[in-house]
Amino acid sequence: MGSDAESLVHVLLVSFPGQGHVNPLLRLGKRLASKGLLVTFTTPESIGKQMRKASNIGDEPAPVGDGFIRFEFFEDGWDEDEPRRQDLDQYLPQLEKVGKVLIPEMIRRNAERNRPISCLINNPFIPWVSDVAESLGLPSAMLWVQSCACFAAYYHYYHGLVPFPSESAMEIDVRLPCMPLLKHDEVPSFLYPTSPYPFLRRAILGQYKNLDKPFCILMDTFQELELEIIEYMSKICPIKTVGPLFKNPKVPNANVRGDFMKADDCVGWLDSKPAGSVVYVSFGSVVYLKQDQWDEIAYGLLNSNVNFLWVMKPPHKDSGYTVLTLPEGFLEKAGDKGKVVQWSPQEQVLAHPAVAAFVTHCGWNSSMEALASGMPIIAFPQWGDQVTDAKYLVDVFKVGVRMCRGEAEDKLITRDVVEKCLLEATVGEKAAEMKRNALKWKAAAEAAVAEGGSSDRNIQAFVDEVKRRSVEVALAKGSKSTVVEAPAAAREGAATNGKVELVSS
Ligand SMILES: O=c1c(-c2ccc(O)cc2)coc2cc(O[C@@H]3O[C@H](CO)[C@@H](O)[C@H](O)[C@H]3O)cc(O)c12
Ligand SMILES: O=c1ccn([C@@H]2O[C@H](COP(=O)(O)OP(=O)(O)O)[C@@H](O)[C@H]2O)c(=O)[nH]1
Repeated sequence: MGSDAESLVHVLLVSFPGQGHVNPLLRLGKRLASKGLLVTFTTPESIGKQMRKASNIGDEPAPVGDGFIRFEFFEDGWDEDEPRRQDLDQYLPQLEKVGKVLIPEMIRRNAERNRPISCLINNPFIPWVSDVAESLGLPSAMLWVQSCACFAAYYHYYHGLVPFPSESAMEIDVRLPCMPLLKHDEVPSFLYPTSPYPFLRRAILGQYKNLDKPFCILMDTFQELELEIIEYMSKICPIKTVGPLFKNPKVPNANVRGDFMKADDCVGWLDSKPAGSVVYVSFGSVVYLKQDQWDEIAYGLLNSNVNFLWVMKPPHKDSGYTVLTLPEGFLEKAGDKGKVVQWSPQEQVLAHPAVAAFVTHCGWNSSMEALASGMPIIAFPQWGDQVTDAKYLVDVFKVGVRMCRGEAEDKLITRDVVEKCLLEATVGEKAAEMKRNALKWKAAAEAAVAEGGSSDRNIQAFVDEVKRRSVEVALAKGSKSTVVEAPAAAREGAATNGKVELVSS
């Protein structure tokens, strides 16, 4: 590694191996690197292998702005085709067991190679990363990858601060401070007593046990988007909003990507379509619909006569989902009006002028990407935070129409409803109003990440704090020699190039 990278303050990002977790943490990594840090990104090798195959991740640190980003993966201790990986109740304890050994080893190895790590950052589902940091005397931070509203909902549930739906009172509405009233089915659905995913409830709430350990909770949202709840929760937790992370004004660095699958080429096809004529349909990386629902969406698309780009990702072989099929003759009937792909370059698709609206499951990444791209949405939430995100997108941010209320409703959304929603979001006054609102959020998002904007200031403050703490860490460890950038005040008086060499005996 070049000596340039070695002289930088080094942070280690540890990600849970899910697409919706890797994307925001990697984007944060790029942002931190662009501000002059050396960033190492790690996640289990099973996903590392897919990432290397899908994107061009090299062995050398990639320069990003003033810093660098590099990758190191770790073995999760299971065979390549171990089916237990699909069961989080088994996989999360396994990750914790091996991670608590391998992450400290990775940290030691890096110190030996003259790039000591000064801070660990994790995302939800792997809260033990802050225990590792604590045991090594290192500071840690956490990147929350959902909305602040959901963070607040889980927080109030975990601490029993307000009543939530329970077996004895299933259909109660939930009133949380600084938030609109949430109907029972607008609360993050893992919290329903009847949720079929209790393991995801345990996974997400696991972070709250350890919430006092990270010195900072970074969030992929922005102040102006969730103003009141961010202000409220900031009084309780050390929150810093840094989103939308995928908008990096200074360093696009498109070649460092974390896709698990290579995106199919669809931009050429979009280029051939008139402006505002295509509906983009994608349910993210983990949601799978039932075959009868898939058929209704297919006919809704055909009947509405819109152009469409539809993502149909193959399910994981051990997931228990059967491969969805399209109705007979569907592709022929659609002709050049429709394109079906396995995985899309979503950021590019949402930024494309041909795209008019986005049928989405309302995962938080997709929601933020849509908002920041000025893209109206058609909400098709299924579970978890998606149902809460849909409520906000439709009723609070006013950029979307609602196509369903979530999986718990157990209702087939018919082709007529699909068609009606597609048209509502693409033609007429309602569509125009949603587009105007979406463009307002796009501008607000751009302002938040632009130099001096709320998220940019928070990122800068975080980087400064990491640098400050790295000096303390180096002193406490009595390390050989650590070069750090001096805080601005010290820099002014120092006749150096902004670097101070700390040598402790
Ligand atoms: O990858 C997973 C796995 C998983 C299981 C086995 C395994 O070996 C590896 C991974 C399980 O649940 C998930 C749930 C998720 O919810 C998604 O999480 C996002 C970020 O929290 C939200 O924004 C979205 O709305 C929500 O759909 C996202 C995910 O990426 C996953
Ligand atoms: O065809 C696709 C579908 C999704 N994504 C990306 O995958 C992530 C999905 O995250 P989200 O929180 O929306 O949903 P999850 O997959 O976690 O349910 C987002 O960053 C999308 O841009 C993509 O690049 N191509």
